[in-house]
Amino acid sequence: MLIGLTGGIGSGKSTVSALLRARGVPVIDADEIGRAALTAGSPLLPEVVEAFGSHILDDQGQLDRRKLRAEIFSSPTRREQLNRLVHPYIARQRDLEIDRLRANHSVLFYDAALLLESEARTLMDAIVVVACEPEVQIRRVMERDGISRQQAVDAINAQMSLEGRLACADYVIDNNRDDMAHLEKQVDELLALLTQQAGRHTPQEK
Ligand SMILES: CC(C)(COP(=O)(O)OP(=O)(O)OC[C@H]1O[C@@H](n2cnc3c(N)ncnc32)[C@H](O)[C@@H]1O)[C@@H](O)C(=O)NCCC(=O)NCCS
Ligand SMILES: Nc1ncnc2c1ncn2[C@@H]1O[C@H](COP(=O)(O)OP(=O)(O)OP(=O)(O)O)[C@@H](O)[C@H]1O
Repeated sequence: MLIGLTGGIGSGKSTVSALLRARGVPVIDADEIGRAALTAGSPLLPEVVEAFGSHILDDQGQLDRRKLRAEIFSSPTRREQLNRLVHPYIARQRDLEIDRLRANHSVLFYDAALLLESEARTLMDAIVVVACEPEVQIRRVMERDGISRQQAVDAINAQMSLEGRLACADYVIDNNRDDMAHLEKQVDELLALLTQQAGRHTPQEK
């Protein structure tokens, strides 16, 4: 089973992914693939620099991720421009990783904030939404990334609403509380259900 894991920025997808991985369940991460796509030396970086300008590079020629992030969250046109350049690469890598992992795992996850807005949605056997109220997202993203409230709000507004996501969910993980034990319990319950559905046991942590 290929399970889509999604949720708004700062909702806790990576935190849930870490809990899944600690339980031996593989997670393909769209953000990780996106980061690899724009490292110095990658063929995509020059295309992004051509589209956005060399001011998005730092003194060492690396992508200044904070700068590019500020640009795409304050301009839908800029965001679509970046998506057009990077999303085909993410999709190709995702499909390669799915093929590689499927051979040995009965349950695997694909973690992507934009899952429900993309074609990837049709590949998933089920959708898990990490649900978090916007105020909690804003607080967590401001703390994690050291950005202003307005930047956090802009990022949330660039994505599907919580209501929109919940309407697509087969399973919801509530991550409004700052309570890791509560989150772990939900992850364990989800895995028990999926393992049962897959008809086989997931690999145990080594
Ligand atoms: C703009 C970039 C350089 C900012 O990098 P940064 O290290 O600050 O953030 P990171 O990549 O960890 O993303 C953090 C979160 O921002 C949100 N986000 C990122 N890109 C987008 C986007 N194009 N549209 C909406 N939300 C986005 C997601 O919730 C994501 O989980 C980077 O996010 C990027 O290259 N984005 C384009 C690729 C993409 O769409 N990635 C998300 C795949 S789901
Ligand atoms: N249950 C929780 N209790 C306390 N802190 C949490 C909890 N869940 C997440 N956090 C914290 O909130 C922040 C956002 O979580 P995380 O990075 O997992 O979100 P995300 O959905 O992966 O974000 P993004 O869309 O930006 O990739 C992190 O600093 C994380 O440590």
